[in-house]
Amino acid sequence: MEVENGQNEEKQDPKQQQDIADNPNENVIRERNAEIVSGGNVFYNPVQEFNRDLSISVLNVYSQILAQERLEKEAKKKRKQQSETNESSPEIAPTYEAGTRYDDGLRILEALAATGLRSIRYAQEIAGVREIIANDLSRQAVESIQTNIKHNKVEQLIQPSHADAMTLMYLSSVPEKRFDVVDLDPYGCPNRFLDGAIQCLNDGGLLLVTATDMAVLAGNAPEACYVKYGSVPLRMKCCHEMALRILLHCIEGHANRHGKYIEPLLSVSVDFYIRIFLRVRVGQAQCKLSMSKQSWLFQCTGCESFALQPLGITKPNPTKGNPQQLKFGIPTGPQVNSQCSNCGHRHHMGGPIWSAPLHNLEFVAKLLDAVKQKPLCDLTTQRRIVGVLSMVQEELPDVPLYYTPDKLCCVLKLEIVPMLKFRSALLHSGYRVSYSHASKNSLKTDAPPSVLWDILRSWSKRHPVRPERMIEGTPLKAILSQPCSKDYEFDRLHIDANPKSRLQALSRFQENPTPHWGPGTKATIMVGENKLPKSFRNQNKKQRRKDESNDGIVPEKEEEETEAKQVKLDN
Ligand SMILES: C[S@@+](CC[C@H](N)C(=O)[O-])C[C@H]1O[C@@H](n2cnc3c(N)ncnc32)[C@H](O)[C@@H]1O
Ligand SMILES: [Zn+2]
Repeated sequence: MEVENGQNEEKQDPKQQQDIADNPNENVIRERNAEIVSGGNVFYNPVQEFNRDLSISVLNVYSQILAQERLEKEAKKKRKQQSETNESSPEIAPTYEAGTRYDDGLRILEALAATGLRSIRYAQEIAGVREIIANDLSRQAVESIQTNIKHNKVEQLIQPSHADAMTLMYLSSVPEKRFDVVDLDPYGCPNRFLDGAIQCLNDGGLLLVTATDMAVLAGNAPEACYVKYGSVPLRMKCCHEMALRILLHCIEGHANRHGKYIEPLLSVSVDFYIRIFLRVRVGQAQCKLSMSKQSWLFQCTGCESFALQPLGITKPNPTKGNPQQLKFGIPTGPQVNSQCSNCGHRHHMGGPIWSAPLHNLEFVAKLLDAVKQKPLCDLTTQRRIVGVLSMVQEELPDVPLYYTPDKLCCVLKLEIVPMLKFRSALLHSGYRVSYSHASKNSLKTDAPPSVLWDILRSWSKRHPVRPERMIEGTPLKAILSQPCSKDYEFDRLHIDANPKSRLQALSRFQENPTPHWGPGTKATIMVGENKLPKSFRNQNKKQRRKDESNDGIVPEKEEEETEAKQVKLDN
């Protein structure tokens, strides 16, 4: 491992330096106060500004929480040492300023830093930082990081590092070298970095992970997903939420191997990627609960109804010494019959997936509050952050995955039930509903699939299916041949049918912002509003391939990325 100190200007391509000097406004990427002047062929994706803005918001809130927790721990320790009579006053966490170094601040590792833009923005915009290590395996990237650190005058906070991320993280797993925060933002799949990241985090440390290999996570290649993430995905309309749950399952497995467990703070599916923010904690006892946080997934091959079956269950088993004591067991199953009770078809089985909550709602509330105030309210993508977090807050926390009315109606060849009517029918019948932030058309509900089909049978009375569609052996025939139990109320709008985020028309979903929008092929050559010339574009592509092959990494296939966009657009 080589952690380089100081600047290394000589290694910068002299022609590039000349270009920048001749034309200071050319090839400069600006994001908030950060300026990237590297001029190198290093990865930059402007579409990820939302990702960086959201991460900065999360890290600011996390920094406050950690400071408060440390203070309380100290105070508790002191109180123990002091006599009862000598009560100490309650302590308030210090106020930090962004851009200043604090000895008790966060130690952050950006393991795959490319131009260093993210680290520079972290240095400029996160209050309470001790040190940021901006690491990359590509020499060219590190040279670019060094130039950009100097240009942005953040040398006091960022240390460039030229190393393989895995080696760096393993060497940082000794207590005195551990980090409070590790950010993994790789091309494609993050799996190879997870084990090292888990080991080099302090107890309660924050892990930020991006995955862009959505085609694999969304079920296009189950065999590849199993190899990478240890989980079998199914092709479902809720593929984006399933992707989050597969990645969480994978990270929890890595954590458990080291006597640790995860606590997801926020898990979002955005554009063409997913991003997860979670705390990693130490605790053998808590690890025993992991089995009951994962589930197998059954999906009917006919009507696509799904059911989850937890790998484990817990029951209270209070003892004298521990009233909270639990007993662990294995549930009986399977949750579904060999043939679907709705349409008679057989099932696919997938998973395991993470079936515990995706977010910590207390944290999300703090975050939402913070992004509405200075300085975070000035972030370029603040409106979208508020929109996404508001939807996240409204999601049913205990209902994994979702249906979409268009798919359900498509199975029965019915006119699509408008969302508000569908939601009203469910709510009037006593079920809970919500959207998922991951899809505009999502219908998350605690109603069993049999009720959803019953609602559609009721709907089919007013919008009958053409008789020639009633073909023997189809899910349509099987479902519509059953009697409808009651008339559902579609037309009386339920007061909760239209959630706040929708009523307030918050910016919840992004339209394609650029012509070549995606995980980092053509979009990477956008500089500000302008596209770079073709020569730069080709050079950039070649360099990416070279960097990836130099790193001994099997490059994510271009097709996978294109498919990922397709998956997003299809939904
Ligand atoms: C998607 S880019 C990172 C983008 C950056 N985080 C940002 O926000 O702009 C991925 C980077 O990972 C680097 N990389 C790939 N494999 C690596 C490894 N094993 N160790 C360190 N860096 C690696 C590549 O050189 C590339 O610069
Ligand atoms: Zn079925």
